[in-house]
Amino acid sequence: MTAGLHLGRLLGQRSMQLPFAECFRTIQGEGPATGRQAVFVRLGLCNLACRWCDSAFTWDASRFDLAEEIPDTQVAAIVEQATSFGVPLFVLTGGEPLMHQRKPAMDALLAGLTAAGEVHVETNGTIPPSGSVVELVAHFTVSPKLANNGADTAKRRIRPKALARFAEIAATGRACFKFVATTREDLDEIAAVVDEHQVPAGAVWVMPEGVTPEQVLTTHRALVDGVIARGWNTTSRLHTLLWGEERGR
Ligand SMILES: Nc1nc2[nH]cc(C(=O)O)c2c(=O)[nH]1
Ligand code: SF4
Ligand SMILES: [Mg+2]
Repeated sequence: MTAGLHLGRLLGQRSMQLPFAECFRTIQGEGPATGRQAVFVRLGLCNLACRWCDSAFTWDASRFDLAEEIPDTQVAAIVEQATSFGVPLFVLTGGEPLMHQRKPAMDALLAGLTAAGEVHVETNGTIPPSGSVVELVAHFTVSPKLANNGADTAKRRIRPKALARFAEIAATGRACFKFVATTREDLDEIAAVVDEHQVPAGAVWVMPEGVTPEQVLTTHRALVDGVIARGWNTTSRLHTLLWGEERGR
């Protein structure tokens, strides 16, 4: 059997499926890669339940029909869709994409995408990345959730082992820490997390919370001086400024 045939058969197996929400071409709206052309690949399920989550359709079974929102989908079909745009940057997001990292389907997805470009992962920082994920992923955007998540206990949101691992990766330049802040008090909470887990200041990115351009800008203006004073970085949420809550953007 040729390698191609073998791979084809493997990719056709049911175990080669992932809960898949959507794939779209846009520009990265947050963090250090803001403004870059990217293809977003959004997987289903999350281990947190942020009250302001803008992609609750990927995990909230009480409000959405998950069988419809995140159908189990062959990895080969996801890779085909994602690579069809010809854009060499893939942002794997969710939900919490690392919930799937122990599945062979995840390795297959990362292998398929890295063959066509760079892969970035957006994660909530609660799950330490596996060796093969660290090998295949070019950049992690780690977004630990603060008390403003409004739903999960600190113990669920802040996982010291996972954060320590991501802080190590950040020290090599392959991860940044992105925090969504609502108030100036949130900046003190961010400072505590960052100090405790030894995240380099240069790897910290703060973004204003908000689902409308007006909210994003008002919150950003209230936060920006505190961000500068602490030596951190900041971006707006470009996709919210441009498209509000529109899906697939
Ligand atoms: N344009 C755009 N940029 C983003 N950065 C992070 C996103 C996310 O939902 O994880 C996102 C998103 O949904 N759209
Ligand atoms: S961790 Fe991310 S995907 Fe999960 S509920 Fe919070 S904002 Fe939504
Ligand atoms: Mg989003």
